[in-house]
Amino acid sequence: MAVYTHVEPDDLAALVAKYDIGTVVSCKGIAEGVENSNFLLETTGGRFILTLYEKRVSEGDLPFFVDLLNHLASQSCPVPAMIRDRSGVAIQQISGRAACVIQFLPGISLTQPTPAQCEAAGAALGTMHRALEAYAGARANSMGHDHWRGVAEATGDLDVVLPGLQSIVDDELAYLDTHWPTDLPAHVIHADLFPDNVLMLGDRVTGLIDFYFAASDFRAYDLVITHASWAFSADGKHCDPARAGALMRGYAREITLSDAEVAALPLLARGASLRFLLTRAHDWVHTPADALVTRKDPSPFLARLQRYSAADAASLFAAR
Ligand SMILES: Nc1ncnc2c1ncn2[C@@H]1O[C@H](COP(=O)(O)OP(=O)(O)O)[C@@H](O)[C@H]1O
Ligand SMILES: N[C@@H](CCOP(=O)(O)O)C(=O)O
Repeated sequence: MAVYTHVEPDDLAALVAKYDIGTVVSCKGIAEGVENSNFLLETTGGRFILTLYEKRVSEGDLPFFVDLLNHLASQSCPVPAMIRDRSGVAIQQISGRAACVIQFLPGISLTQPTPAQCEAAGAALGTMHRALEAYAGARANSMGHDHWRGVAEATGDLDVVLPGLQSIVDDELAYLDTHWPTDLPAHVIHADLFPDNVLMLGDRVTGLIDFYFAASDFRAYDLVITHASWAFSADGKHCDPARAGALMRGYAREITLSDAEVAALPLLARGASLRFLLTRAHDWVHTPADALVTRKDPSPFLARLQRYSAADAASLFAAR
């Protein structure tokens, strides 16, 4: 469960009183998620998400996220609105944290998506990318390629997490430093479109959520993050050709990748695997013992890194 910070009932009542959403009926911590503290807030006016922003979300970035979600909603992307209070303020303070009241969207996040659901997710990603091509906002990617070495160093001895991991990461960082592309099509991307950040009803995408890693980066990097998180077995050892092919087919309905992007996909996917391997390893070591959060296992992203490094990795990105 991701609840790092607790909310006192009086503070919550005072916060809700700023809005035209009625009065508090209940407020329960949400089991999913790892980054922020999330609560399902029921009021006499309906159901909302209350998010308190924790370590990896800087308060200074919140206006960017509010603007980004407004932009995507205006382009008919299924994203939740950050609700404004009676004074027009969306970013609040509670329990010593910046916080937002967010529109609740219907749908369920999947753990075992089918090929049809992967196709829908790929198409939703492509639609979102089209909506972002001309978006004027920008944010440096604080979890981008330039920052991975820093995450590795902040973790400490990686061999404590998985035996042998330190030298694998050192070699991979050196390889990616030499080969990382510089001139692929870029705009603001989601950068964390895992299945738990997509709400679906059947084969229909009803919500794209959790934009707190959204930043300016290569659109093909966003695609490989989605590929890595939707198309593999839970242990990360097997890429399912049906799911991967469907995801790529859905995306290709909306976006035609350049030859340079297609050629870069395996390398970008190695980077994406390393990024999540490192942040999971960091959290494995540094998550406070009293946090109500389930730490995520780093090892499935080491397995993905190895799969994407194989000589035939380009075949994993064929649209089928
Ligand atoms: N707008 C929303 N509508 C419905 N459920 C949501 C919404 N935002 C978050 N949730 C629920 O809360 C969970 C955690 O939210 P998320 O933003 O992914 O947290 P974190 O940033 O901590 O990873 C999601 O998996 C989903 O179940
Ligand atoms: N998706 C990342 C961690 C970020 O968690 P999220 O719940 O905000 O998506 C991972 O799985 O490592």
